[in-house]
Amino acid sequence: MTALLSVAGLTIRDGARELVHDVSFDVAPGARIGLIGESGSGKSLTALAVTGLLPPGLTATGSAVLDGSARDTAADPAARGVVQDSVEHGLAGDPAAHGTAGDPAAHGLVGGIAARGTTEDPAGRGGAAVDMVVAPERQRIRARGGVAAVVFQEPLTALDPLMRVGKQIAEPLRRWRRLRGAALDAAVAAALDEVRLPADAARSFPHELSGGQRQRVAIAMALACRPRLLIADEPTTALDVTVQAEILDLLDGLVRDRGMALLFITHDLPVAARIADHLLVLRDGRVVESGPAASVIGSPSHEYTRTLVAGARRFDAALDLAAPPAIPLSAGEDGTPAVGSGPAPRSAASDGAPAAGSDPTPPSATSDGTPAAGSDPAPRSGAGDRTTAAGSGPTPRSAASDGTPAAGSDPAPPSAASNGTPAAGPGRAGAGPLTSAGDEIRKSSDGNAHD
Ligand SMILES: Nc1ncnc2c1ncn2[C@@H]1O[C@H](COP(=O)(O)OP(=O)(O)OP(=O)(O)O)[C@@H](O)[C@H]1O
Repeated sequence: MTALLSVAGLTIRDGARELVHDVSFDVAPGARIGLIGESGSGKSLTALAVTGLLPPGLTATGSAVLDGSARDTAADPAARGVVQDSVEHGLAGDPAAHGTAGDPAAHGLVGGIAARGTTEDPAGRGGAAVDMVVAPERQRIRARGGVAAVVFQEPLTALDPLMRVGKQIAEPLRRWRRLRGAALDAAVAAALDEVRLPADAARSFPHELSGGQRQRVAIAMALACRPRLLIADEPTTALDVTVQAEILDLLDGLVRDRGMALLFITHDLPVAARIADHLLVLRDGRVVESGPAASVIGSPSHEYTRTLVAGARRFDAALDLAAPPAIPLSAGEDGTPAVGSGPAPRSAASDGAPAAGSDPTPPSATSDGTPAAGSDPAPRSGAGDRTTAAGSGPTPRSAASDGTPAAGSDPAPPSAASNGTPAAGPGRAGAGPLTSAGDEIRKSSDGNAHD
C-alpha cells in the first residue's frame, strides 16, 4: 500500500547545528502514528518540515513525500483539480508567515490549519506526490490543502479575531468546494455540528469562544479541506484536562469516521497511547524507538522510553494512593440511592460544546452577532532506521532482552482506584476509554511484561 506520507532521512539544521537527525517513517492511509518526545526533541520541526512550513533560516535534507495519488476523486475536490492555494489571512495558521515558527517559546507556534484559500489546479495535478522538502512552494501548498492538514496547539492565532468563525469556516468550503448560498450555510452548520458546536456558534467571534471551542473551530477548518492525513501538533496541550479529553475524543471519532490517517504529536505518553496505534519516540532530534504502541509501552527497549513509561505509571500509582475510600453502591437505609449508583446525567461538554444528543447550547454571541451580555472574552495568550507505520505492515521490534519488566516499574497495581473506578491521570487527557496500548501502561504496572 502506498504511504500517504513517506519520510526518509529527514535532517533539519540551523546552520551547522543539527536539530533533527535522519528521521524516517511512513504513514499509511488510515494509520495512526504518535510522535512522542520531550520538549525540544524535534517533534514540531518534523511536523513543519513534512508540511513544508519550516521557518526561514532552517534547512532540511532528506525527503518527506506526501502522496495524494490514491485519493477518492468522487469525494475529494482536490483530486478533481480544485486545490488549496495560499494562506489568505495574515493570521492564517502558517507559522512561517508569522515569524513565530520554530520559536520554542511559541511552542505550538500558531494554531489552526496550515493553509487556507483555494485555487484551481489547471493541470489537475492535485493528486500527485510531492516531496515537501524540495518541491517548489506552489506544489507544497497544493499538497497541504489536498493531502494533509495541520492543527496546532494554540487555535486563537489561527483565527482572524475580527471575523466571525462561521465566515472563517466558510472560506475553505466556498473556495475549495465551491459552495455558495444556502449550500454553503448548510455546510458550515454541518462542519460545526461535526465538531459538536451549535450552528449559531457561526456568529461568534473567536474571543467569544472558550479555548476548547476555538480548537473545535480550528479542527472544523482543517477538516473542511477533506484531508487524508491530519497532523495534530499538541492539539490539546493548551487546554484544561477535561477539555483535553473531549477534544481527544472528538479527534478520535473524526479520524475514525473519515478514515483519515493521523500523525499525532505529543509529549504525553498516555495521550499518545490513547490515540495512536504506532509510536515513534524522538529524543534530541533522533528516533530512538518505534513500533506498535502496545509493544513500545509494554516492553520498551530504549532507556528513554522506559523512563517515559515509568513516569506514566507513577502518575497512576500516585492517584491510587490519593483515591478516596470505596463508597458502597447499595441504596441507603432510607431508600435513597447511594452515590454513584445512578446513571450520570448528560451534561454539556466542559468547554461549552453540547453533549451528544442534547440541544445545541447557544454560544456567547446573541443572534445578531453582538457579544452576549456577560460574555467573557476568554483571556488567552496567545533512528535513522526506517519505520513502517501501523497499517502498512508489522514492524518487528525487540522486547526487553530478558523479558523482565521495565526498570522503574511500580509494584502497586494502578489499573483502578481502590473503589474500582478507573484511574485517571492528572494533567493529562488519558482518562477514559484507552486503546489497548493505553491499557498496557496500566496492566504492565503489575510487574508483568507485555508484548
Ligand atoms: N527557528 C528555529 N531556529 C533555531 N532553532 C530552533 C528553531 N525552532 C526550533 N529550534 C530548536 O530545535 C529543537 C527542536 O525544536 P522543536 O520545536 O521541534 O521541539 P519539540 O519537540 O516540538 O518541543 P516542544 O514540545 O517544546 O514544542 C529545539 O532545540 C529548538 O530550540
